[in-house]
Amino acid sequence: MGWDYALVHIKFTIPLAGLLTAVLKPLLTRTDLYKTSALIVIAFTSALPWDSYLVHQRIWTYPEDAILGPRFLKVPVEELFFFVIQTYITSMFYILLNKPSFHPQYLTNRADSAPGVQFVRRLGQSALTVLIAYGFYLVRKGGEGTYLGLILAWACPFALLTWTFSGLFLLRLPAARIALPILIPTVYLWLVDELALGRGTWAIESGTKLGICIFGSLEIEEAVFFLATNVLVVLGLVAFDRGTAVVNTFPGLFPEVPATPTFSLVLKGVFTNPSKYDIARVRGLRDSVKRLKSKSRSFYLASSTFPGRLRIDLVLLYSFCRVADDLVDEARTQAAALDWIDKLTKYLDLAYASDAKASASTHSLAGYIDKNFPESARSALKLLPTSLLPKEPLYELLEGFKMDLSFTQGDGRKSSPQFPIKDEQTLELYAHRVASTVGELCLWLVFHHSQTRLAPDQQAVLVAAARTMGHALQYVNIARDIKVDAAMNRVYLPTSWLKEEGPGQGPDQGGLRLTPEDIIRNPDQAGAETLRQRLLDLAFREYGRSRPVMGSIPDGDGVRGPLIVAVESYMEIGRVLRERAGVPCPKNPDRATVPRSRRIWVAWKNLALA
Ligand SMILES: CC(C)=CCC/C(C)=C/CC/C(C)=C/CC/C(C)=C/[C@@H]1[C@@H](COP(=O)(O)OP(=O)(O)O)[C@]1(C)CC/C=C(\C)CC/C=C(\C)CCC=C(C)C
Repeated sequence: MGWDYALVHIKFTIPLAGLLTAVLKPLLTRTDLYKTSALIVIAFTSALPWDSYLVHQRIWTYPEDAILGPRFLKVPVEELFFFVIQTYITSMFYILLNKPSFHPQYLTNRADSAPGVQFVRRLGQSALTVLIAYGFYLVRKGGEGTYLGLILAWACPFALLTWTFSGLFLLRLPAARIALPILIPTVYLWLVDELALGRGTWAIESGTKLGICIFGSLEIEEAVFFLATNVLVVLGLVAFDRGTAVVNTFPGLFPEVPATPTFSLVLKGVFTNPSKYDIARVRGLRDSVKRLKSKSRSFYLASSTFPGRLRIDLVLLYSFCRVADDLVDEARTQAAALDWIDKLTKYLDLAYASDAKASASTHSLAGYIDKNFPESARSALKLLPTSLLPKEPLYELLEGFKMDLSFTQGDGRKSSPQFPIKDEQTLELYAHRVASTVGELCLWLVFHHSQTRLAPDQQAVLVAAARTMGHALQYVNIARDIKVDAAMNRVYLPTSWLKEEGPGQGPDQGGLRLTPEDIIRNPDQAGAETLRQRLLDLAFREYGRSRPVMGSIPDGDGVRGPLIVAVESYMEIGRVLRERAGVPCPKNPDRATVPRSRRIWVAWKNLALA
């Protein structure tokens, strides 16, 4: 009996697994734990007979004085533990690096894939087939190539199977998110192996190996073994993610999906014929997530913490809100902007036509969208999950956009600007329309996807808190954008506050009062900063009223933490603005931003505390 092999775990594998667990714990979803457990079971059951065969054949040996003693099918317990811990470590690296991935956008089929990509998939299949054949050839031949042959003949069929099913999907994923979780643990295990073999913890018998060392005493077979097993783990995880993405993305194929899909459901997803995929929906999701990523870093990061279908629907809701806001905002004339609002209203009328007319209206809705909206906006309108959302907040959101139009009188942006935000009540009404509505809509999606059914009065309390939180976020938004808005002749600071602030710089005010025109002329002046801080105080007051209620969001479905992250990531912009107190951000002088590392910290911390 000896401790050498156990010490390899105590010194090298367990601490790394512990560190990864500590970093990832707040980010791990039930699905993450489920897929890691599934992979461990699969890795264990597939590696055990193979490893046992190697030990029986004395290709691998373990000196008795290097191991604790207990064995199963001749395999020492330390080795059995290796199957588990290696799979766990590689899975954790994969999950960590793939947290931001929005997998539905990578679903694809032959019709949707470029010929070059299909060629690479076939090339991979051919290469793996050749490696399998070569592996069997080496095993049959015996002698020095035996161990390498056994590795290839064992690992490559699994790789071929997963590559065949998931190759096109995998080729769409960002390469680093696949390569790094393979390479980092592989190189780490190579170093561990170098130490272990150097100490004689385990040995490969000399007649069955090529005798080539990659570096030090790391044999080529050991290097290939760790690389191949990590490739298998990552391919397995990719297959799982693809299966999960299929069941979450296509309600038409999978009408009811639990928040954590069962293993059999994921398998159904994996084996669903890709020709059945609704590729138009996938393309719409690609557009939506691209829009979210480019327009809101806070919500993009927050979205990655939401589970399954809820994440998809939130991304779609964001996309709709952004498209609608941009159509109105970017219209060249007020008449054109009003026209967009009319069209969006008609769109909602059609989308919410009564059930009796539903099938006819679905058809006419798509036709209406195609006829009236630009190509770039269509998928956002077609994919909005209206069946899960009440219509009132959506109509009210359009009323909010109308308020934006009252900054311009008449036709053309050149006419003198108007300032509709006269006082704090109007500001609140505006925030209510453009942001409380959004908070409420987010919450209805949460209610829909939640397994926990809330009583109507509990829902009402949460909806009220979401509306209040909408005020807070909108005030932060306005406080951040004073300069950007001024460049568009818009001042959302209440005119009554400006009056209180004085002295202004405008000649017509005689230097006594601050006016919206003064802010447009010089949004960097001290008075604007004072009012920014006043608005932030109001934002944090509303936040303070709403935030404690978030503790009562049921956490059974893993949505409380993500909702808090969404809110806190945005409020962090307000905290940055408070800290900077008017000193412009060096990276973006017009618009304060939260540095990436700080955003990640906010997300991590709030998930840990939720
Ligand atoms: C995680 C995730 C993907 C969330 C999506 C949230 C979502 C649907 C946001 C819509 C954003 C949008 C474009 C709305 C149009 C009107 C508008 C501009 C509103 C302002 C948002 C700012 O977005 P952004 O910074 O991208 O816009 P600009 O660059 O300024 O053009 C708002 C500030 C409103 C945001 C309000 C919310 C997200 C509501 C917050 C409340 C909750 C999440 C509910 C919390 C629950 C409880 C119980 C308190």
